[in-house]
Amino acid sequence: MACFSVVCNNGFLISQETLEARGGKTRSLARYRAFCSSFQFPSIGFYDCCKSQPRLFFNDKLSSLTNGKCVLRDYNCCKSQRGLACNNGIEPPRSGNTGDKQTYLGKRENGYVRWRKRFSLRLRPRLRLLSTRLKMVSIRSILSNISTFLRKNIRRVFLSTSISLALGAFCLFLKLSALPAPKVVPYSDLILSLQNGSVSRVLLEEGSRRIFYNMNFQSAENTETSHEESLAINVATKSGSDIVATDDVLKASQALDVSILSRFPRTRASKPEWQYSTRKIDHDEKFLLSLMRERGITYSSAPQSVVTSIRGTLITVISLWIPLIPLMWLLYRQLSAANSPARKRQPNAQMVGFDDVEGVDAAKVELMEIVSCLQGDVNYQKLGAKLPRGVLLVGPPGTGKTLLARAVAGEAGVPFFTVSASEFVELFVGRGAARIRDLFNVARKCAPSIIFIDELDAVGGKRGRSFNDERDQTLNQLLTEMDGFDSGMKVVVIAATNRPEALDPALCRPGRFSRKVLVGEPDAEGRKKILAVHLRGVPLDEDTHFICELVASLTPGFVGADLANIVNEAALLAARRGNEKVSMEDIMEAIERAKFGINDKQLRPSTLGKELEKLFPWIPSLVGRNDTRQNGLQGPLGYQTLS
Ligand SMILES: Nc1ncnc2c1ncn2[C@@H]1O[C@H](COP(=O)(O)OP(=O)(O)OP(=O)(O)O)[C@@H](O)[C@H]1O
Repeated sequence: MACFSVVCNNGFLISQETLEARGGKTRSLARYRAFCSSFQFPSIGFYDCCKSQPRLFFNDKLSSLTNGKCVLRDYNCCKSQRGLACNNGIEPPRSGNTGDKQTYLGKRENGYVRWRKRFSLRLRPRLRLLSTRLKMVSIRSILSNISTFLRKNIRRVFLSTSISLALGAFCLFLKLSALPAPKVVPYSDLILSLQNGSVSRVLLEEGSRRIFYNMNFQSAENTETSHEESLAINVATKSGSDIVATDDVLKASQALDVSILSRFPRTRASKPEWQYSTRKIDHDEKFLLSLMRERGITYSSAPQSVVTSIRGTLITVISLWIPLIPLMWLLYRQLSAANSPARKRQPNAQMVGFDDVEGVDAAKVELMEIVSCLQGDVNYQKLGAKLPRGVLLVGPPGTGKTLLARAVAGEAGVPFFTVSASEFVELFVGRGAARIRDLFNVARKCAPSIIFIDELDAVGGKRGRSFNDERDQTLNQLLTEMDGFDSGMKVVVIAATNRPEALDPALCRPGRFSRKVLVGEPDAEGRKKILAVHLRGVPLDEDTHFICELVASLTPGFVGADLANIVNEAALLAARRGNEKVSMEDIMEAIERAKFGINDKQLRPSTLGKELEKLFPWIPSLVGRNDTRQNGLQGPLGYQTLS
């Protein structure tokens, strides 16, 4: 008897197993494989440590043993031949319940060592795992992934790269064009400095309120001191003293607010052309000019430098565009969605055929004729006939109009473009018309082809009834496109609507939707056939024919969608009860639900029961049998609703 352990290559013990024979080992390995794959260890290897050559049992996808993620190891063997196992690159299992030597030693370890073992970061196995993963990564696959991504998203990549480049260039320009800025000071400082006569030059910028000025002193050290001095002088002057003594100056400078002083530059790493700048006060120009003239200060005016004005313009433009970007994005999405051509359905993708549509035989015949014409089976041109340009399927909801159109596409084997008319209703005037144009252009290119417009009344309503100009334009475009086919063009437009009376008369005139096909409610025979279609893949307790007949007789006025829903509901109820097959009880309950809703319990026994009683004489006995139930929730057949 040998004991085997499964050890992942990160050193964790997954499980261990006692195996009796080689056959048992194989079974166990299969289990391990499932176990490992559930832990996302896709491959498992088997080492027989007693042999010099490790033996690999599977995995099919495992190319080499060294890439194996998990190793099944002969535990007993490892215990006795630890050295050999380690030479083979196999780590001993970490678990304590294996009873191996390590665990035994572990019991004798002091608390600190045990604590360290438990809370250690297990760096070694992690690093090993990382290196294994890195080995699996190949540069070629990364490059091919990148190239595939680039090929698929070339437009997006180009757009984002150009935006990033533009932003980068803009930032670089800002950086390069940034001049050493002058110190911004209050206007009063300028006046004080002018009164002291410490200002050497003044520049008034044209077209703005900015004033630049330089002080008399040149050296960096002097700048601060002189300014403090000048301010101190002013303070002293303000206090009424005419003699400016050094002591006064010092006192005054101490009295000066530190914050005022801190406004002035302490260092002059990069010397700006103008030391100070301030903003002009309105209606004070006269005073300023007279002061400067009085003190004999050089002053001039100059326009803004070109770089500064470009910089300013760029900053303004970008800051204006930033809030507009989301709006532009929305607009772009709208326009691009509007430009996308209708979904083109390949004939093979249509799994619906005329066999799947029942109970609407007249409509089927009409449409089958068109399919034959499109396929060229009927030579209608020989007699000078033209292919109808449009077929309008009219009928109550759920009678199978859409299904019929899909069947036409499936049978005709020509490109099929399906679109819902509401997709043409656009926010922007003219977009709906453009979409119609695109759709018909694509269909013409793929001729012979079929266009199916579902819920035509969404755009085909009578014109001039509302102020919706966009909808009228869309309809006009549809009318024009339908006129625009030349007689030889094999493009057929099939449309479906529940409200033919709401359509614009121009749409229904001959030459457009000249053929109107009524897809009405199916009769009992039709319902039976529809049920047979939907019960095709459903396992039933009873005979299908019998069920179809029974359900068809119980569901007058039901359309195809209702019948499909009954079958589906019955299957769901059977699944809820845990049954393997759908029973008559499930079907009856599904009919009840369809007729009266899930919570309408009072109506059921009186109405449906009576109907059943009339149709099938043996049913009352069932009702009687189940009437013994006290809860009052039973159906006519005695089944209980699950609601
Ligand atoms: N004649 C039919 N034969 C088989 N199944 C049908 C039939 N009529 C309807 N069904 C079932 O009902 C579902 C809905 O039908 P469909 O969408 O074609 O109805 P519709 O007439 O286009 O309804 P609406 O006018 O509301 O769009 C179909 O997917 C199909 O499962």
